[in-house]
Amino acid sequence: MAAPSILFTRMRETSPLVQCITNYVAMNVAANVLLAAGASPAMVHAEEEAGEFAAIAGALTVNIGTLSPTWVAGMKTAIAGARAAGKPWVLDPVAHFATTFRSQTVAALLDLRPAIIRGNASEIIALGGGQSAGQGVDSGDPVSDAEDAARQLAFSTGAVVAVTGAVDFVTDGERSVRISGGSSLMPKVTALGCSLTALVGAFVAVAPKQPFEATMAALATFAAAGEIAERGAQGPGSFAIRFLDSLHGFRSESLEADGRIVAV
Ligand SMILES: Nc1ncnc2c1ncn2[C@@H]1O[C@H](COP(=O)(O)OP(=O)(O)OP(=O)(O)O)[C@@H](O)[C@H]1O
Ligand SMILES: Cc1ncsc1CCO
Ligand SMILES: [Mg+2]
Repeated sequence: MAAPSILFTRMRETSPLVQCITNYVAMNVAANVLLAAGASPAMVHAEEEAGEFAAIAGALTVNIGTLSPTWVAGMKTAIAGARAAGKPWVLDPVAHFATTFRSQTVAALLDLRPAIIRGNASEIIALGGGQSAGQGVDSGDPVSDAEDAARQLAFSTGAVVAVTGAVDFVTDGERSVRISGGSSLMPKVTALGCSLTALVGAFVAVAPKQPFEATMAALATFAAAGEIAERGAQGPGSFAIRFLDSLHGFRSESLEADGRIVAV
């Protein structure tokens, strides 16, 4: 099993090209997060080019945050391109339970076999058919309530499933870990979850046969960088700036802090 620090170093040294189809809120945030971490983001979503681009990118990430029919067409074309080229793709089902358009879109995207699904607890509970307390893009549920749904979703889809929150949970249906760290200021900064999904893409681009390890490494990177950023932050604004700086100056050794990743 590749250690998170080894994957981080590989990601930074190779600077993988990651195609991110993400929402209008997250596009700038996620691109800056990937650059600070050492990856190379490209926000490419038009149907006319998304499939062609997916073949040259190391991985594709698809986030439904600000959905429209033309974006759905671009997503499907990009996924087809990624699959044809043997590249992994990551799904972020933002608030998929909120409207019929979103839930139908996510059902169609799930049929296209994402390698990894990353969502907050409310999103993962609802994907498993459960009743979540989420209202919109923010979670209303603790991660612990989503762990069974995550395992079932991993079984039924074959994807690695990541649930994020105060303590993150990652499962491939058989192996599961909890990852602790981060900051309570993280959910007060918009699009950090969307940006994490993009970073998962960067890690799986350098470890396409190890989606479980790649997901763990990306989440552990956010957990460690979030802790560093919180020191001295006065609120969400200064935290957001410190978080980018802390990703930029990040040293992979801090990923192996005692107790950060615990198998369950
Ligand atoms: N209370 C918390 N304490 C520590 N870290 C947290 C907390 N809540 C969220 N995080 C971290 O914030 C990051 C984003 O996760 P979150 O679950 O907030 O995503 P999200 O709801 O999809 O976000 P968004 O939709 O705004 O992009 C993850 O790294 C997660 O571990
Ligand atoms: C606020 C918001 N609205 C749609 S997507 C998004 C970014 C966080 O998911
Ligand atoms: Mg989200």
